[in-house]
Amino acid sequence: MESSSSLQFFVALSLAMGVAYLLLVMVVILLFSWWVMPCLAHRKLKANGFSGPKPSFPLGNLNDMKKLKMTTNISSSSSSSSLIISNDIHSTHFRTLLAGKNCTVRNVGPDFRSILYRKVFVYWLGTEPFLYIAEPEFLKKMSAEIRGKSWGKPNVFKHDREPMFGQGLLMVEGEDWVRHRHVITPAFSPANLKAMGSLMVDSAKNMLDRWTGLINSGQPEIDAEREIIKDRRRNNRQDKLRSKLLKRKKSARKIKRDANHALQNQPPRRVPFGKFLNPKQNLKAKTLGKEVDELLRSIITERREKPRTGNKPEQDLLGLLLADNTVDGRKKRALTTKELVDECKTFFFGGHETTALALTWTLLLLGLHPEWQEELREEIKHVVGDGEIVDATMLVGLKKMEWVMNEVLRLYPPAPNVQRQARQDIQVDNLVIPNGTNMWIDVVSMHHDENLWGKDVNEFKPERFKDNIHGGCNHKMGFLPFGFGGRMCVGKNLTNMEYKIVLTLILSRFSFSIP
Ligand code: HEM
Repeated sequence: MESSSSLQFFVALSLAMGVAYLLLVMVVILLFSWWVMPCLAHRKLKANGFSGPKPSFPLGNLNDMKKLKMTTNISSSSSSSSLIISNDIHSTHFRTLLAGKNCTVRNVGPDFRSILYRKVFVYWLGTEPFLYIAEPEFLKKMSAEIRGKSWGKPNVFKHDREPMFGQGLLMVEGEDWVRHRHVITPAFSPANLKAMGSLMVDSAKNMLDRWTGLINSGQPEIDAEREIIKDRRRNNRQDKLRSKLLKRKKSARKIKRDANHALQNQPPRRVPFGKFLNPKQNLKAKTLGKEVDELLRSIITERREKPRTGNKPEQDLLGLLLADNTVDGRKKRALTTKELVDECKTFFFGGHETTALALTWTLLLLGLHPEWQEELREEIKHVVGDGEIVDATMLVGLKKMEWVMNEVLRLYPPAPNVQRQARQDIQVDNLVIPNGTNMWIDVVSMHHDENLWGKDVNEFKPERFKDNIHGGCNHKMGFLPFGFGGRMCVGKNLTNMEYKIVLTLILSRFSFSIP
């Protein structure tokens, strides 16, 4: 009797000790990843001359940034239209975060003494320090020696972005990035893009037919953002041959819409237990990510199995990727089905939304500037004729449209920042960005910097791109709508073509203003 109760005691004691040990290990791990590691990273940055606003645990500078956003919202609600027309979308963010702050800077070369802490500084997203960069010369020197494959993407974002981009080109690093980029780049060659032109024209015409229908039925106002970004459904149900495909496209759009919402509204993981703050949203993001994977996998498998007509691949992106994936019957640097799924997701989330946003902002700005609508209509008449695009090569002649696109991408860059993580120590003059440093390159700030663009920086002036591909910016790296270096956007030419096709068709059929 006595020996069985002492046995029970020992079992309970060892269980309790086991649990206590596990808890202790967990606490040590958490302390290490939320406190010790970030503090070490911060100390290294400080030792190398970088500093910034004081963070608090566990939110870092998130609270300061939230307060700034609230101030922005209040001022926008009191005079919303003037805020939009001013195009000054940067004035309240980081500039205010640093207003009136002073600091002593050590180890700084003469080049960067004046900009450190104003345009290059450390701030904290939760428990993660980031080096904020809004200075093109610093960026140029920092990236001069780094090749595309040697750049990292912040580990801290990888988990959040997995459902959207998987291990697609945007996220992948090292030799894998080289392999992906080699397979993908040819799909975006001018010859292949040209073949995609008719698909784009058909798709845009379907959308515009719907707009015509809406206007003819007495609805003169169209929510352009909704139409272009969220709800581009084609209304051709009579076409029985296409109805099966359409059904699937509809479900793809629905999944995409829901997924965008769920994935972009995930709770922040940069604060301790952030991922547990909204478990429902987390689960939804995961489920939708899986749904998108399955949908794409089924499309890829079907395409792989479908015999090609006349040995020619289908002329859309996936067709081209599948074709480039096999060379002379042998698989050369082939992407696996999982990798293809991830690439399709990357195009799906990274490619569509960005181009659609650029078009939406363009409609807003052209609505505010009818004189530019007229300029572009004249150019279209001259270059394309009645607006019926029969050959995508015609689009090269639409120079003014290109100025407008660049000016829109400058004022409202759809990719407002670019993130990096150093995978080696990076020397910038006599400063060192330590290996492992997260970097946040603020594209919006550089695009709205009066020192780089002049006093009229916030005005819509497409003519600034007339004789200058950098729009007269003082520095070549001050205009970065498509990123920089080896990791520059692979879809740049596709966007250029799609933008011109859609805008040409819109301007040929409609004139518009802001209600
Ligand atoms: C207005 C339209 C677009 C904008 C503003 C834009 C912007 C960007 C930016 C800034 C980057 C660099 C990201 C970084 O360095 O971390 C990038 C990369 C990328 N973009 Fe785009 N993009 C656009 C359209 C597209 C389209 C249409 C596609 C494909 C269908 C696409 C696919 C990609 C991919 C795959 C990468 C990763 C490239 C690499 O890391 O090698 N983008 N884009």
